[in-house]
Amino acid sequence: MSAQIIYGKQISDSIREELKVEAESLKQKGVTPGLVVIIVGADPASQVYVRNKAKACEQLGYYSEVVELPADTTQERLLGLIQQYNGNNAIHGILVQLPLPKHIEEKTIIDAIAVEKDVDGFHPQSVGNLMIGDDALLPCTPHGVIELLKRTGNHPAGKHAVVIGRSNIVGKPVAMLLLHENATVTICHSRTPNIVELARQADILVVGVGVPKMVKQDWVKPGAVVIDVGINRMDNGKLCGDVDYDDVVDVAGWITPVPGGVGPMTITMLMANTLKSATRTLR
Ligand SMILES: Nc1nc(=O)c2c([nH]1)NC[C@@H]1CN(c3ccc(C(=O)N[C@@H](CCC(=O)O)C(=O)O)cc3)C=[N+]21
Repeated sequence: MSAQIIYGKQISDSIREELKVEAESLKQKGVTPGLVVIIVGADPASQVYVRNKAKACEQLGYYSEVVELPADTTQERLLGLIQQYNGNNAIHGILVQLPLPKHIEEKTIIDAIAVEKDVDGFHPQSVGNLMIGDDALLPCTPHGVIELLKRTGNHPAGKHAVVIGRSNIVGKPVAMLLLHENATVTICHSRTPNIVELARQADILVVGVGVPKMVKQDWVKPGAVVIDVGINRMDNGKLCGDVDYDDVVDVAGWITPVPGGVGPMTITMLMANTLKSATRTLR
């Protein structure tokens, strides 16, 4: 028996169709969703992501701007630009591509983004809203994970979800969203002694650690849903996840591939947040 594959790309495409329709009706009301993506320095991987985000905007009929700044841009200059976009009514989402060059303090930059335009969901107030369960702009990758589960009929309610990894952008928020969906949640990390044993108890296993192919067959309960958030570039240039796909595919009930799993959902949830932010300006 082999796992059912969760085709994130397909699910992502169908969500984009929905968003396109909603964006169209918002435009009829006089508001065109607008996103600005700001990138500092010329990291080739980052440039690919930024281009994909701009492409998604174009596909959905959004307005978008891409600002490419040199690597030696000062923090003051970047802060000034964010202030400018905070006050720009054509822009409903501001994304500053991370990581930033070392001389710029990430926290200072994220804090400067207007909460209502924080489409990454990284601002401390967005994080607080998520924790409380208020209607927040949700962080894109964790939100994408929840959508993948729901849209494949794998509703988290009543399930034991085990999250491996505790980062601010994946592990912690995805655990909180799973909790809001009424899962029982266990968070494991590098200092968890019995990590394999805990992983094997999961009905839903979400992995985001940045260690290529860490999760093997013996980590997975037969029939479990395995969501791989890892995107690691190998020496041969190929992408691979934090889950050893070929090893786990025979035991899992469901599994996300890398690429084509969680990745495309991240950009789609960014589009959803931008639309949500734009819609809120009507009220
Ligand atoms: N402020 C900020 N927000 C981000 O959301 C953010 C960021 N900074 N910095 C970089 C990471 C990375 N990221 C990805 C988005 C989509 C794919 C994606 O679509 N991946 C495809 C493959 C793409 C390829 O072939 O390279 C897939 O997994 O199928 C990957 C990675 C967003 N990030």
